[in-house]
Amino acid sequence: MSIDEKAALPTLVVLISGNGSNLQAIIEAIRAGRIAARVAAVISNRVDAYGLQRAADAGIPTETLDHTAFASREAFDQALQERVDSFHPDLVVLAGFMRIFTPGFVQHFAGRMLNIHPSLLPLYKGIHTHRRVLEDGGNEHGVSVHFVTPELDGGPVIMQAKVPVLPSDTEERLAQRVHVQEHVIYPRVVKWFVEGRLKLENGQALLDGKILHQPVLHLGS
Ligand SMILES: Nc1nc2c(c(=O)[nH]1)N[C@@H](CN(C=O)c1ccc(C(=O)N[C@@H](CCC(=O)O)C(=O)O)cc1)CN2
Ligand SMILES: NCC(=O)N[C@@H]1O[C@H](COP(=O)([O-])[O-])[C@@H](O)[C@H]1O
Repeated sequence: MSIDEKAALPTLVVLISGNGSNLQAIIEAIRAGRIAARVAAVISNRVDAYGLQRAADAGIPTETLDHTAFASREAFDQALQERVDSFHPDLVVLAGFMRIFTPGFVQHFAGRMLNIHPSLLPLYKGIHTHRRVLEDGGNEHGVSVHFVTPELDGGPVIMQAKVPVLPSDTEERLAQRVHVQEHVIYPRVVKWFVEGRLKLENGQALLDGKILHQPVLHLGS
């Protein structure tokens, strides 16, 4: 692909805070030709995020914006918004980004910001979802991909995948089982968006012009 052809592709900016396995899944889906897009930058709020190394290994520009260096959540969000805007993204992909955004940031990227959340929303919004499911003795868990709205983890859910909770599960084993499903469904939803099939309209997710009254449920391994 020529430089001009690559530059004409839909542009993603990926925000991370940690390991970056979902970032890696998207990088590999692009490399395999399953997603016709380019990752213009990976931005982390944590300097020790291994996802930064994954991006660098893939030749993707990286930036770090330490939220603790800002006097307020609003100030951090404004600085992050300016950095993200500098890459002119068609889509902002949250891939384990662990900061709650202020309404102004969310509104600025309304309809072009996705998040992956490790639960079957609306169950278990927030953090430590695997631990909470285990503490509750749940027998089913999973992952949701949704549009980001001001309400934390409250945006329209696009796709979900379920996993069983086993009696022998630890937080780590359950998280690993969820990760496997994450790495399948997130690239698929990103692909839908960059192909123009997925939109947010009037607070609802539309796929191929039809309102998703229920999330698409991914079945299979
Ligand atoms: N306004 C919104 N902001 C964010 C959303 C959203 O839907 N609306 N999704 C989250 C992602 N997320 C879960 O999927 C999430 C991220 C962070 C937190 C949280 O409690 N963060 C704390 C710090 C926690 C930590 O540093 O470990 C905080 O920001 O004070 C909950 C859920 C991204 N943002
Ligand atoms: N509330 C947001 C949240 O908890 N997101 C979760 O963070 C992990 C990031 O893993 P990764 O860094 O390996 O992609 C993923 O499991 C993702 O669902």
